[in-house]
Amino acid sequence: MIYTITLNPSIDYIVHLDGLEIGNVNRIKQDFKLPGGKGINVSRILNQLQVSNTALGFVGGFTGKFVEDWLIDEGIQTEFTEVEDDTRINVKLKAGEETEINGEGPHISESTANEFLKHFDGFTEEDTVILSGSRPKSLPEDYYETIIQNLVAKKSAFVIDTTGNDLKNALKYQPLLVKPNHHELGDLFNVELHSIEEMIPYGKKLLEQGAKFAIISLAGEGAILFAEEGVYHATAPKGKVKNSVGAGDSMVAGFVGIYTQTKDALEAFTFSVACGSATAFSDDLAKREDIEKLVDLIKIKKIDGVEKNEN
Ligand SMILES: Nc1ncnc2c1ncn2[C@@H]1O[C@H](COP(=O)(O)OP(=O)(O)O)[C@@H](O)[C@H]1O
Ligand SMILES: O=P(O)(O)OC[C@H]1O[C@](O)(COP(=O)(O)O)[C@@H](O)[C@@H]1O
Repeated sequence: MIYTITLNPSIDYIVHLDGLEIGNVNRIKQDFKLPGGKGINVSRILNQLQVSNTALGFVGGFTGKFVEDWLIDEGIQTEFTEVEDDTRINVKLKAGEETEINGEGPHISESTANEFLKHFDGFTEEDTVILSGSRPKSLPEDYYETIIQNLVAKKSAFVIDTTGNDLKNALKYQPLLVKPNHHELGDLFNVELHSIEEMIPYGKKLLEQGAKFAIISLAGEGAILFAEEGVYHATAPKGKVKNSVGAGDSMVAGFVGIYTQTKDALEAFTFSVACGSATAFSDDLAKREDIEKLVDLIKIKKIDGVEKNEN
């Protein structure tokens, strides 16, 4: 079974405005209230790809119920853990440029956090777990690492899509996939990266430090896949961007959904980019038919071999 974990789900409130004037009354042109949080987005795209999965994480209050009900309506299995505070609402302002205001998330007590770890008691090597998004501040700093240690003990595969130390500390446990965007890759190694050539050595480091695959996403410029066999660039199709929130999560779903079925990394990478772009071209996350239309437009080129790490 594939599981997604969203420690900090959200309602994404997407607001389109002609312009934003700070200090004035601004009128909304169009708005959308959608379930959000990285693992939840992954679950929804996996479902579009007809890959059965279960969403785990912490939800609370009327906002948490909104998220859970939406997933259940779409036919996604959920095993959320209830918390007392409301799930956060993240505001995404689209006024020419995209501005995001992401909430901190609810308080999660120590006993609830410990209770959540019991989920993994029955996991096996048949399971793949996708850990995505930020960690609410009330959870211990090593909470992701604790989850990963539980998964490694059960020989379950895992994917992690987060940032900073949580991502850095996860590499040694050999994730199946990590997917920083190019800004997050630079932040991880404390460098500024301006070109694909400059990114290649840092993408390779992700593999040397333990990841089996790494995808560096480049928004409209496509993405780079780092695999044992080499480094590949995929172009992104051209189209009208409606809402790129969740594009990165869609990539993760596309790769894992196809790779777990075919074990073909390049096919999985193709779907991954198609899923990301199809979401960028949609108001909500992509639908299956949007993804299928883009698959044949993705062009993949090998841009480098990867030298094996001798150590
Ligand atoms: N402007 C765009 N045009 C086409 N595809 C896009 C665009 N923006 C994002 N995408 C697709 O979504 C993927 C992930 O986008 P990116 O913005 O890099 O991720 P994240 O949301 O994690 O920051 C890209 O690799 C690409 O396939
Ligand atoms: O957990 P974080 O890092 O605050 O991110 C949560 C936000 O990221 C999203 O999952 C979108 O992520 P991406 O655009 O990176 O795919 C939103 O749905 C959500 O509001």
